[in-house]
Amino acid sequence: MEAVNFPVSQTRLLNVWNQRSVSSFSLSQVNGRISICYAKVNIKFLDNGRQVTDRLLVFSAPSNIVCDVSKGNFAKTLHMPSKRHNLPGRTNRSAKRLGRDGRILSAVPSSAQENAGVLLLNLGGPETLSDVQPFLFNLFADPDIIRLPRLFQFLQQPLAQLISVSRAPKSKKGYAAIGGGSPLRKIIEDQARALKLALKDKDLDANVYVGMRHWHPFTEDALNQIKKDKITKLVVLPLYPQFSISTSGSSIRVIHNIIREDAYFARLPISIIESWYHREGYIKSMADSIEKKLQRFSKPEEVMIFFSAHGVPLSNVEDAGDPYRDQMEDCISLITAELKSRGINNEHTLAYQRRVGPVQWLKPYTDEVIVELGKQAVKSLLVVPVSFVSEHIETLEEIDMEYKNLALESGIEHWDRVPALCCNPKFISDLADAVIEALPSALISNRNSSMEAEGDPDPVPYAIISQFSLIFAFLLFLSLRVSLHSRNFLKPWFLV
Ligand SMILES: C=CC1=C(C)c2cc3[nH]c(cc4nc(cc5[nH]c(cc1n2)c(C)c5CCC(=O)O)C(CCC(=O)O)=C4C)c(C)c3C=C
Ligand SMILES: [Fe+2]
Repeated sequence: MEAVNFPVSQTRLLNVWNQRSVSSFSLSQVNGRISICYAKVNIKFLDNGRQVTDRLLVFSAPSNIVCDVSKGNFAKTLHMPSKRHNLPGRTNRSAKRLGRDGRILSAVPSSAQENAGVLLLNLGGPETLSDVQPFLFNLFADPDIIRLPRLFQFLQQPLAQLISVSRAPKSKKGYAAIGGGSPLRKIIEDQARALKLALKDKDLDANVYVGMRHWHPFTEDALNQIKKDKITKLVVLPLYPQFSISTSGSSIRVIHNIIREDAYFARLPISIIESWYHREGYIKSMADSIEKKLQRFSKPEEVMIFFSAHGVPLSNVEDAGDPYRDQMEDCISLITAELKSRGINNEHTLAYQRRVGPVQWLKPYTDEVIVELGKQAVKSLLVVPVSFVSEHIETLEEIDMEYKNLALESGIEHWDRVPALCCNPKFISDLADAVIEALPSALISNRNSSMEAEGDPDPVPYAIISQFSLIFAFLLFLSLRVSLHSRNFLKPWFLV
C-alpha cells in the first residue's frame, strides 16, 4: 500500500467545515481502486461550535467511497463529493460496511432485490400566511441558522420566538405578494416525481421522499416513511447545489441524530451527496437557461449577467469554515466557462441576497451592486439566482419585485431573470445520474460517527463577538421598543 503526503491546499477538503485546522493527509490506493485519505487534524478542530483537539479524521477521497473513523471517542464519517466535471457515469459498484474500528468489514453487493430510496432535502416554506410565524420560529430555532455560543444555547428558543414574532409581518407581506404562501413544497414534490421517472428510465426503481428542515413534510416524517417502507439503501440528496452549514449541513445533522438513535437507520447503508453544483448536467442546464434568456435582449452582448445568491453571515464562512462562498465562486466560474465555450463572453458579477440581523453577511450585497451598476450606466441586467433549483420567495418577490423596481429606479432599462431549473429534464436526468453513481457507495454509518462530538468539553470562542452582539442588539431592541413603542424612529434590525 503506497502512501503519499501532500499539503492540504491541494485537497478536496471543500466540505470539511473545519478545513482551516487540517494540516496534512495521506492518500492510499487499495486494490488499485479505492482511495482513502487520512486527514490529520491538529491544534484546534472546530466542529459546530465545539473544540476537539488532536484528532485523526479519515474520509473518503476522490472515489467518494470509503469512510474510516478516528482514534479516541471522536469519530466522523464524511461523504466527500468528488468533482466529476468530466466524469459522467463514474460509479463504484460496491459499497462498504464499516466496523466500529472503522475497518471495512465487507462489501455490500448491489442487488436487484434492493429497495432503494432517495431522500430529497430542502428548507421548506410556509404554505399559508398563518404558517409564516411558526415556520420562522423553526428556522430561527435551528442552531445552524442562528449560531449561539454554547453558553447561550439556552436562549435559542426564546430568541427564536421573539425574532419570529417580530419578523412575521414583513415575511407575511412577502408571501402575500406571491400568492399567500411558498411554492416550494409543490415544486419539490414535482421534482421528486420527475426524478422517480428519470431513475426508472435508467433502470432504477426507487422511492423518492421529500424531507424539509423547517416545514411540512418534515425530514423526520420522511425518515419515518423510509423506515415503514423498509428501504434497504438510501441516497440523500439536498436540493441545494452548494453546501452550506445552514442548509444541507443542518438537514444532514438531523439525519445523523436519527442514525445515532435508531437501530434501523444505524444499519441502513446511506450515501449523502453533499453538493453537486459542479455536475455537468447542472452547469449545462444553467448555461442553456442563460443563453436562452440572453437571446431575448435586443443587444445580448451588452447584457450584464448578474448571479444572485442567498447570503449567509460572514462569520459562518470565516470562523465556522462554511464552504458555501468557495463553492459559490467555483460554481460561477464553471457556468461562465461553459458560456465562454459557447462563445458567450458577457460581463458578469456575483452578489448575495437576504440580510437578517445586525451581523455582517457575505458581500457584496445584491441591492447595493444593482444601484452601483445603475451609476456605472449599465443598461441591461440578466439576473441568475444560483442558490436554489426551485422558485421561492427570494426569486418571486425579492428579485422579481423588489430588486427589479430598484434596478429600474437606478437607471437599468432592460431587466430579466433566469427561471429556476425546477423540473428541467436535462437537470433532472443528471440528478438521477448522481443518485445512481452514489448508490453503490452507500455506507452503514459508524454508530460513533456524528457531526457532533459528544462530551467535548470546551466551548469554542469563534464568532462569539458577532453572536454576542446579536443577543445584545436584540435585548437592546426589546428594551427600547418597550420604552419607545409610541415613537416611530426605531427601525428594528430584523426587519432590514
Ligand atoms: C437568519 C438567517 C438565515 C440564513 C443563515 C439563511 C440561509 C439560507 N437560506 C436558504 C434558503 C432559503 N431561505 C428561505 C427563507 C428564509 N431564510 C431566512 C433567513 C436565513 N436564511 C428567512 C428569514 C426566511 C423566510 C423568508 C423571509 O422572511 O424573508 C427559503 C424558503 C423560501 C420560501 O419560498 O418559502 C429558502 C429555500 C439558503 C440556500 C441559505 C444559505 C445558503
Ligand atoms: Fe434563508
